[in-house]
Amino acid sequence: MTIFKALTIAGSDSGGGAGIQADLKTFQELGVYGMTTVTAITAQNTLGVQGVFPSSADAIAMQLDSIGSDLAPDAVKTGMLFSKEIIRIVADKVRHYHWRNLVIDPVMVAKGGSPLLQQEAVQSVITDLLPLALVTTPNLPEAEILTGMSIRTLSDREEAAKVIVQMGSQYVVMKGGHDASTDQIIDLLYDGENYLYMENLRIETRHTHGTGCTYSAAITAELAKGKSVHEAVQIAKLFIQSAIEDQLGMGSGHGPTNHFAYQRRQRGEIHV
Ligand SMILES: Nc1ncnc2c1ncn2[C@@H]1O[C@H](COP(=O)(O)OP(=O)(O)O)[C@@H](O)[C@H]1O
Ligand SMILES: Cc1ncc(COP(=O)(O)OP(=O)(O)O)c(N)n1
Repeated sequence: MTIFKALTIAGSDSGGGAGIQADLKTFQELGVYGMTTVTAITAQNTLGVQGVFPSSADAIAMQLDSIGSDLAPDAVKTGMLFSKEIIRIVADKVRHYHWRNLVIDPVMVAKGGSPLLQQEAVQSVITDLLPLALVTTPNLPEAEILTGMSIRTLSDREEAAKVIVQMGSQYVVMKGGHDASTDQIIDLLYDGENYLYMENLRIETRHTHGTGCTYSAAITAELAKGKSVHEAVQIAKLFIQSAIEDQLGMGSGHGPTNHFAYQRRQRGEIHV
């Protein structure tokens, strides 16, 4: 039996809904062996982020070397990277170990508004990381910051996706969850030539903590198994929809999504 391996380079979320914890749960549920490089420890729960403690440059470089020298990942994703220095180390190691199937989730701000990427590091995401990316998965505010565009219409989204591909990412998945003007959520997948729109009805819930991390982790897991980007994104979409719909209802703020839900759905235990 072949077990494929995926690496997440991201921050730890003590509450377990986002970051490294969401990524590992997603990898496991999709049958992929998960590995980690912790870029920061956050003290976090459903009410917000109470503290951010970045890892040292040495700690990050050594984790990446330990993996790179022994456990070649089939796919890699990045989440919270926090600083220019961390981005530079990650980009250097991705190039050094020739890691392919790189998914960049350009995490910038947590739902409660806490910054997870320093403002001065945005340019490093563009210059150091995007040229290495197979897929980049910005939400709408992140796409606006990366491109410097104001994104209001669907044609703005197409234009912004084009700019991100010009920056070097081969594919862009622009997530539409932040468009509060409609109950229809529209994600856009752009491969440099064609646009694929994926639409679904907004699920009414406050328990959406970690949606972006979980979605990009599911894409990464499917890429690790050898799926095409289009196939990986379609499966990831089902994974995140199930995880949002089959609510756990934890905590008194924005609770985590349900990482068990996709497999429960596959087994016919729930119908979401
Ligand atoms: N309330 C919701 N109902 C259904 N799908 C959602 C909901 N919120 C987010 N999603 C989906 O979850 C994924 C992540 O979305 P988004 O909230 O835009 O990104 P992020 O979590 O990075 O801010 C996207 O596929 C989006 O369509
Ligand atoms: C450690 C850590 N990484 C990333 C995030 C952001 O996660 P995201 O999936 O964008 O979900 P929200 O936090 O916006 O709900 C995080 N909070 N913590």
